[in-house]
Amino acid sequence: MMMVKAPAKINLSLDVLHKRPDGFHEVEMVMTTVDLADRIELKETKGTRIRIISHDRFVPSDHRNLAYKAADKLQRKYNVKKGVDITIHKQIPVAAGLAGGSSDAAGTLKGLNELWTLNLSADELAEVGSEIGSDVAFCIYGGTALATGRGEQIQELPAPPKCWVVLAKPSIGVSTADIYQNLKLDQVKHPDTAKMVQAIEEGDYQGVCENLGNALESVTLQLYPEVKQIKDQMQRFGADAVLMSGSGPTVFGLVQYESKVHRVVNGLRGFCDQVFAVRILGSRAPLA
Ligand SMILES: C[C@](O)(CO)[C@H](O)COP(=O)(O)OP(=O)(O)OC[C@H]1O[C@@H](n2ccc(N)nc2=O)[C@H](O)[C@@H]1O
Ligand SMILES: Nc1ncnc2c1ncn2[C@@H]1O[C@H](COP(=O)(O)OP(=O)(O)OP(=O)(O)O)[C@@H](O)[C@H]1O
Repeated sequence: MMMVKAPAKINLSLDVLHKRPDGFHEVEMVMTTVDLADRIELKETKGTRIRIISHDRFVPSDHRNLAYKAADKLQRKYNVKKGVDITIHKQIPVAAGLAGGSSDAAGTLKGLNELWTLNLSADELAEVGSEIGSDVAFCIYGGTALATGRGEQIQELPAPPKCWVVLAKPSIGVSTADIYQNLKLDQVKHPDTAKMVQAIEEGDYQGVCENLGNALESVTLQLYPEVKQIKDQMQRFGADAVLMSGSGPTVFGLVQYESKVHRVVNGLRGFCDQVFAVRILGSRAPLA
């Protein structure tokens, strides 16, 4: 038996450059993991069956689950004659812009690499992962990174300056494909990725706050006005800077001083479904 932690991510910046012939968009994203995590339990079984066990009604327990896809890919690619029961203890809100499913897939790949003694490197696991979803490669490494391509090309960055992150998720789920489909490339407000990278490299908290930006935000805000309300509310209650993560609808606020965190959290309760106060994990964790 084996336990793996699968942390959520936020996008400190997300730029969309153009649409590619394969239908995906070329992106430039600065991503970082936070200490809100799903727990994944992997139990080896006789036979070759892969089974997903989850008590969250929004999480599919069949081949649509990204953790299932991860196990299936690994089993086929490396001709593994073993089965596994995958129990997902869900903490990360689903369809939230926090890469919950992608992180479960990455955690499953890392865990099975051990359980099935495959001895694959992180780069090899990331390559398998990138066939499952654009965020899976990043989730293999965790920490902080600049992600390019369709999100699967990862360059490690140093840990951002320490701070609190307040996450607020309204009671709607958002489909990433929908948001990309509604994006009008000629109207995109591009964040300055280079400045965000520089702020992180210099440990400049103010610079990180000033350069938060997400090209998908205005699309989601237009479709779901409640996201804008949460942004305004978070700002009003004293977050240093506020942005939507990924394709949304989760909004995050950066807060430098612990003394201010409770005020922001309390200001949001009642306004939205789920509120969390977490820390940025900063650097990469070991493989498994
Ligand atoms: C919004 C982000 O979460 C930011 O981290 C990611 O870009 C999305 O990552 P993801 O959920 O792993 O996305 P995927 O499962 O790979 O793709 C879902 C859908 O989003 C669109 N998509 C995704 C990534 C990308 N670079 N361009 C796209 O156009 C495609 O329509 C795709 O069919
Ligand atoms: N292990 C999983 N956990 C949650 N959702 C999953 C999982 N596997 C598949 N899904 C499906 O994927 C959809 C998107 O869920 P997920 O939580 O990964 O979105 P997300 O946080 O927006 O991801 P991203 O930020 O990578 O776009 C869900 O609606 C669900 O049907």
